[in-house]
Amino acid sequence: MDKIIGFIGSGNMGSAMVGGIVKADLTKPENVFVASRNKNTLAHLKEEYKINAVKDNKSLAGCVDILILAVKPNGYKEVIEEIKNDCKENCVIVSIAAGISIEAIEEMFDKPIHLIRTMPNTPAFVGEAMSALCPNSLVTEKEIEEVKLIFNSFGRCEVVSESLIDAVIGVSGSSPAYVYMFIEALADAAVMGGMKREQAYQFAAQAVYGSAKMVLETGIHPGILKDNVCSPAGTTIEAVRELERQGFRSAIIEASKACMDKSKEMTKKGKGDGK
Ligand SMILES: NC(=O)C1=CN([C@@H]2O[C@H](COP(=O)(O)OP(=O)(O)OC[C@H]3O[C@@H](n4cnc5c(N)ncnc54)[C@H](O)[C@@H]3O)[C@@H](O)[C@H]2O)C=CC1
Ligand SMILES: O=C(O)[C@@H]1CCC=N1
Repeated sequence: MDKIIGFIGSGNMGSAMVGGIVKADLTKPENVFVASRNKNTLAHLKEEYKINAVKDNKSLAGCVDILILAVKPNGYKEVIEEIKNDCKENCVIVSIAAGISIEAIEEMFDKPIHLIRTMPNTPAFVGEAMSALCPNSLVTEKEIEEVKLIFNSFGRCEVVSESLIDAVIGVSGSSPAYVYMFIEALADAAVMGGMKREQAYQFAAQAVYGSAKMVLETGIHPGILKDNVCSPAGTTIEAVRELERQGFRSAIIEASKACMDKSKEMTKKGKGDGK
């Protein structure tokens, strides 16, 4: 890809996406520009991936074709105010923020912009993100394809309606956190059973990875895959019974609902301020 890609912000998500893009060889590292308040993570990205570290947001905005805003939602207003008159003509703006609508970002720019609201997740770092893309009405098919190339370089992506974005945050944007908790808990139990901790993480994570791959590659309903593990009068059905008794599925549904509700609440406030 020959477009110049820029990031403002080099935190969890910015770093994961930059790492994902460079590791996937989507473009030459010299086509990737990053500006950030955090000079340590910025220096690390430059050192590790040979991308261009830019001193300030305004200079970065002036030289990139696709600009990814990777700052916290409550930093959007300030950053956009700073760069809105410096962006290249026909630059595509990509938001990755939770809780800020397309309309709110358009208002912050206060002029017509080509904007794609997205929701990636941190597994971008290892090329396994799941991302949703919501383009505004000015974005062309060609621009969507270009941004899809970027998001596909570090995982999978789908274009969805903005009305689905809260659901996306619950199911894939935030869910890696709950999956890590699940892995941690599985490993704790294995440690209880006498396994060394590092080995326990390996067993737990590979079990989750393999199970996810089964769902994706076989297309078989997760309930049937679960049933296939449960031998009559065996060990697994005992675990399933206990999980049901403890409200496991309900806990996940309620957690994801809390996540969606928070996203809606942030969006209503309109400025990405979660407080
Ligand atoms: N962490 C996650 O798993 C996910 C986060 N997101 C979204 O990604 C965005 C970033 O989140 P994180 O990476 O977790 O946050 P973070 O706090 O780790 O990173 C934010 C980065 O922006 C920089 N920054 C802050 N203000 C700046 C400014 N005015 N100019 C230049 N750089 C500035 C910080 O120094 C830092 O490098 C948020 O909008 C969040 O909603 C989306 C999906 C997943
Ligand atoms: O916790 C958050 O607000 C961000 C958005 C999705 C994942 N992390």
